[in-house]
Amino acid sequence: MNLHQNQLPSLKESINKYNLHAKKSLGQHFLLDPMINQQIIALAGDLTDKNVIEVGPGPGGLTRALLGSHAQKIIGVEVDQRALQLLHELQTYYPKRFTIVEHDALKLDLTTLCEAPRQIVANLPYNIGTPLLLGWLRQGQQWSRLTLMFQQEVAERVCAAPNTEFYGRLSVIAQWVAQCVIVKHIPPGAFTPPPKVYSAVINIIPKAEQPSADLFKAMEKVTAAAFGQRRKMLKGALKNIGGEVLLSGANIDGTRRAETLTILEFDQLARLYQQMNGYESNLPSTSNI
Ligand SMILES: C[S@@+](CC[C@H](N)C(=O)[O-])C[C@H]1O[C@@H](n2cnc3c(N)ncnc32)[C@H](O)[C@@H]1O
Repeated sequence: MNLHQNQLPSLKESINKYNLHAKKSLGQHFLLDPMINQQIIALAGDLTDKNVIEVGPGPGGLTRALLGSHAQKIIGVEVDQRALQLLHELQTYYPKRFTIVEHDALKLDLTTLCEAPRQIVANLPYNIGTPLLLGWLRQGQQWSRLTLMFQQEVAERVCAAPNTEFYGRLSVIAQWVAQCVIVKHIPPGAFTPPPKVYSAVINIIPKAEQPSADLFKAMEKVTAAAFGQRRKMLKGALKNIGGEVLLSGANIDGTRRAETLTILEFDQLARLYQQMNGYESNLPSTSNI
């Protein structure tokens, strides 16, 4: 800590100064408890020499915990003008390590913001958590790890096993390309204002072998068809995308339903779909996925 940092206003003082009350339209539920923010940073693993992007730093509670870690650089991406003013003030205390980017995270390729090794640590805006995650999953090993807070139901969907209530498209795609583990549950009362539901932090670590962009698209197509009509048998649900050939090629009984298929079975269907549609097959073996 340098001399200047001794004069850093407290989180509460900063929030009052910039009159930063939470806006629903921006999915804002602030996490202001320094202990919980420290615990989340600890769950992100060893940040030494890593570049960390925080999506939606807001008032900066999690950001302050990140600034106290050994991360090399911290880059905050935020859209809220009031929060941006507050963050620019915080930045004056950490001019070398902390950068603020004013941008919609959905419209920005975050990998362009810093060199690898890079991680994302974020308490995500509730309304856009899923599309943000899907975009980062497509980027595979560009990321060493994602430590993300979602509404608990979304976190459960990401990590669900076959034949369970929450197993669906997001579970298949996420667990196909990454190891996904819920590492912490956080009650509504920890947030300002409290959301209606529990939240959960997930650690997502991309696997060493990643599908090509074409295979990823094939998986999106197959899972959309299969889970689009999840009550239907697969032979019906996959009819419009050549289900009969796919199912016999993968040796899967067409009377089964999507929620019973393992990730490996979906992987086989996606590869067959990719081959049937003439994509090039420069792919890792299925055994590692
Ligand atoms: C759930 S709040 C978390 C705030 C803060 N990190 C915390 O934990 O207290 C989500 C944050 O994401 C920001 N946000 C909302 N939409 C965004 C977008 N499209 N791109 C970047 N940030 C966004 C909000 O302004 C808000 O600061």
